[in-house]
Amino acid sequence: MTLEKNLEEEQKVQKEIFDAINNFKSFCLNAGAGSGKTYALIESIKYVLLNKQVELHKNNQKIICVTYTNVAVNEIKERLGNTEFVLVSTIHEMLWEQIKVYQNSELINLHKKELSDELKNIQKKIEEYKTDKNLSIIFGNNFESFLLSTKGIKKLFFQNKNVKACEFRKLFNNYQSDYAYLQQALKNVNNFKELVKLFYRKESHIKALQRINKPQERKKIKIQYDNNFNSDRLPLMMISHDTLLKYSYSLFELYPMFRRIIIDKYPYFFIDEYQDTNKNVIKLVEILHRYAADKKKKWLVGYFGDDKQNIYNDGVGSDIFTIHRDLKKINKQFNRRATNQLIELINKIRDDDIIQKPINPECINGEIKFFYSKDLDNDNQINKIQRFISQFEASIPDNQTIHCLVPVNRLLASLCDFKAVYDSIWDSEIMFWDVFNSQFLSKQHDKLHPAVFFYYRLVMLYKRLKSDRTTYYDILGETNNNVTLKDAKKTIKSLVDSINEVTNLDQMLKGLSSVISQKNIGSSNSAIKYCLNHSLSITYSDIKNYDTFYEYIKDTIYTNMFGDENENSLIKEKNNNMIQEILNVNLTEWLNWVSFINEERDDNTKVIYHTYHGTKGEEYDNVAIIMEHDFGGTGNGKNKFKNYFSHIQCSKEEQEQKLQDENYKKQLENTQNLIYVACSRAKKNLQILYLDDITEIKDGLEMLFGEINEFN
Ligand SMILES: Nc1ncnc2c1ncn2[C@@H]1O[C@H](COP(=O)(O)OP(=O)(O)OP(=O)(O)O)[C@@H](O)[C@H]1O
Repeated sequence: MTLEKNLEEEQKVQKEIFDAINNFKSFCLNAGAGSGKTYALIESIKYVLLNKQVELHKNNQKIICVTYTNVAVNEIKERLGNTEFVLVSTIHEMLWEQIKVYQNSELINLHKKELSDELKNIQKKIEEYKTDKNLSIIFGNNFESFLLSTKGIKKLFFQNKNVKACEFRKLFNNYQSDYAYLQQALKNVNNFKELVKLFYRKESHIKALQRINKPQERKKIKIQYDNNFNSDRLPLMMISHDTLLKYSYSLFELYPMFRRIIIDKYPYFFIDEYQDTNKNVIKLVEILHRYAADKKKKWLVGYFGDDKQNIYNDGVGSDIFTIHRDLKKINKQFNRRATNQLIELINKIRDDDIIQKPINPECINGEIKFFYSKDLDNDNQINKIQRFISQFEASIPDNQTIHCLVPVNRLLASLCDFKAVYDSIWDSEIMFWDVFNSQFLSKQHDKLHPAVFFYYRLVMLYKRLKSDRTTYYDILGETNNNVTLKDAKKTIKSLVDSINEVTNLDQMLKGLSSVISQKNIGSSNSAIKYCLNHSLSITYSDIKNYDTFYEYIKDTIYTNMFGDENENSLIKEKNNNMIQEILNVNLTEWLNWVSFINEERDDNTKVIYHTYHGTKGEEYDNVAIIMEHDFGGTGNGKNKFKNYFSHIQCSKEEQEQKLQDENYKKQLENTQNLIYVACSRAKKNLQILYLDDITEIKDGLEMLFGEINEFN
């Protein structure tokens, strides 16, 4: 096959897509890495713009293009150029744009149901305490007086939520003479606190529901989607990412009007990287498709992706074809990205009926090298990785960069100089290994653990306050002219001054706390209020229950990290010590971590480190991959790579037998996809360093990588 012939063949696939577009036939382009799916997506949009723009204009319609990250959104916008006929957006933003205007009935009704469901959960938990040997006394005759006393101590309660049991009991001294039963109820302080918290939560949910039920109040309510906060705050009428998907799905399912509006307004609906799209979204799109077919409307959805690149647990992967049937399947068989050697390798890894061919058969100047080293000492590993990278560097031109994929977060943290941040978060045990790389290291904020995201925002606030390139908007957000320039300037100056000398987050919070006191926040339009809201999603009224901003923040952090669960005082103390350790980490390390998340790097960086997941959709000339038996350390990460290479060296019969186990199969596919994504990022040179004893998996490794060499 010659390049010309291949280009012709490739054109035929693009034509197949154009034909589907012309006939409003929904399709799914499922093709291998580097086959040009994103390219085909852009071509498809350009095609519609070229041929259907007049019609779109006439009908006041647009094309929708949904992608996975904001980075991808910007890239596609850039590649498309300026056009008013395409809405490029992440799925969350797109859905929110569509549903947010339906505040008054549809959205608020769903929210009401969500609040009621949550209220039932809370009530159920309260009921469970009715049989508790100490707390049962509260229910019955004492109930009213108990509720009264909890209301009276709300502020004190939150201030003292984490103090030792004996201190906590003292809060009730004023009440105990009147209410003798409290002595009994306070025998187990932790259970008592848990119950009181449930009452507070119940109260806030009831109040929120009452507001919704009062017509006058209801008019003023606005449900908000806060993409800066990774968990719901229902009583505050705020929802987060997953609830947004849930609400959207319900709205589309319940109300034909939503389906009709989308279908009429956006006759072309394109989704990139479909494999990692949440199942609820695919279900929602399927409803649209069915509705359009029933009503004989001209509408289509085009999915672009690769089921073998599904690397997130909530992504639909190959299940798309069972959720969304009646899609025309289209394949692109040529690889546009990589050299022949690399294409051969990635074909072997994916091991399915998609066997890519190089678009240019003469593109053979690539190189794959595989090294192993069985030394397990951690420091040695860092040293070895650095030597391996230097050796790789020596083999490529001076002006080129190496992109190094690191599977172990601990190593990555050392290589990028934020090991202390990593260690302190790791020690707090707030997340498991298998989610650590997304919840601690993801560039997508919505994937970060809520507590980690809160730290991120604190550090970003520090960074912004310290930078002379920061604008007032960066710190205060949209103030609708409620803050005078003079006030903004004065406030920001005092905030900046308060953190001038600080070296860790603890000092920073204390500094800010000295400025953010009640007397400074008297007027309703105070700049500080805007700053708190914009930079940290904090509503000032929430702070009022606390003596200082510092105490409030520590409590927020505690809840974000360890939840409201009932814990004994020893655990509480341990948790508080963990938080203190995190707050004591030097800000330089925090800033390195933030730079990693934000992908900030200077132009002459020679080596850029990534997590495997973080390279999705990217391509680089030179890729270094660090591997070891584990991906992470415990749970599903344990022996993840070793199991995979052991599997592929087994006989076909043995493989089939092992794959009968659903969990084994799921894990194996996930590993296969991860290795596929990693290796397919390379355009020219790929070097792998395996940092473990490979004796037992040598055959599997050789099957994929050919010659393997010891690194020394
Ligand atoms: N028809 C084409 N003409 C010229 N360049 C192309 C064409 N198709 C793809 N490319 C180039 O090939 C490379 C791979 O394309 P693209 O990133 O679209 O692949 P992909 O299938 O989306 O990859 P992945 O699955 O890894 O995300 C890119 O550099 C792209 O610009």
